[in-house]
Amino acid sequence: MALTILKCVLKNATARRCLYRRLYNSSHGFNETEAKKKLAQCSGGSINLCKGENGIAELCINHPSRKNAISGSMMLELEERVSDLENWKEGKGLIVYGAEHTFCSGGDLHSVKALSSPKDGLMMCMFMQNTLTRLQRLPLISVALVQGKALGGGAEVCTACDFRLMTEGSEIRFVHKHMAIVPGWGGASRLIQLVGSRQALKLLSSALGIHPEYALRIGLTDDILSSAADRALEEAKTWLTPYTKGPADTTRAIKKIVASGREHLFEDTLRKEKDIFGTVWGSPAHLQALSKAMKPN
Ligand SMILES: CCCC(=O)SCCNC(=O)CCNC(=O)[C@H](O)C(C)(C)COP(=O)(O)OP(=O)(O)OC[C@H]1O[C@@H](n2cnc3c(N)ncnc32)[C@H](O)[C@@H]1OP(=O)(O)O
Repeated sequence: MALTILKCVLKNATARRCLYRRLYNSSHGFNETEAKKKLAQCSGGSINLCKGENGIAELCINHPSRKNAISGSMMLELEERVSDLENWKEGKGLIVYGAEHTFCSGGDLHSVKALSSPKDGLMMCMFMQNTLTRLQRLPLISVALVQGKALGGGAEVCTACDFRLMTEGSEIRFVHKHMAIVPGWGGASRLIQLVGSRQALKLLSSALGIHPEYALRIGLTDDILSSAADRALEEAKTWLTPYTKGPADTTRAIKKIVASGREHLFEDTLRKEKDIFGTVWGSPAHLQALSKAMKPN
């Protein structure tokens, strides 16, 4: 009995480690402590998290005086909020949005300037890829609510969510080319997965503004929201509801399978699907649903 419990604990710990493992660590020349020290020197703005009792969390990119540009200290806060969400067992959904009805103008140009050496740039790139990959792997169904503009790094952040919802008049734009750079927070790889390599090449090489109708056509947005600016967050929550309805364990297991499928080879995915299936099959929620389904009419 004790051995079975130990095996179960180890299995869950391994599954958690795989899900939340860092893409870059010291073996890739990444020193997280040094990175954090450096990023902390570029301050301004905040990343605010509000976890709802309904299992839906709201993550706000908050730096309105700079159109929600992401400073070094906000990169640190984003990592802390993602850690918090990784440990939130009741969570089912996440909405990422920008303060004052605009998503994010990208990296804070003041921070970008302070980190403009190749060494610092790579350090920031690895830090943000680690964080956004962990955000994408969260066992929560995530939505980026794009109001106003999502530019540069802001466009990259919205690709790390499972879904994107754009409000009328909003715009996603990979402006990197204008800064003579390419995406480095994982946005190019994710864009290719989302829209295919041909469209990604067009969008990155033209730095074209992507308006909601175009985004819908190429599959970059999942819907266009029509409510007034101050009602959009509510509309996004309503949009998310059908996908997060029901027990948290079930929603989380579904998201884990999809997250794993995005990243692993198909055979690995099948094995992973089997492992995750084993965590929900026979659970109290499953048995309750089963007995409900079998009740005679
Ligand atoms: C590191 C990853 C790659 C990157 O993300 S590099 C950064 C890419 N982003 C950009 O180049 C966006 C630059 N900003 C803009 O194009 C425009 O400001 C934007 C967002 C279209 C808004 O235009 P407007 O509505 O006309 O407002 P505005 O220009 O007067 O801006 C208001 C204040 O916000 C500031 N701001 C906007 N984006 C910023 C940024 N990314 N970093 C730092 N500060 C930024 C802007 O300088 C202005 O400040 P101030 O009021 O003049 O003191």
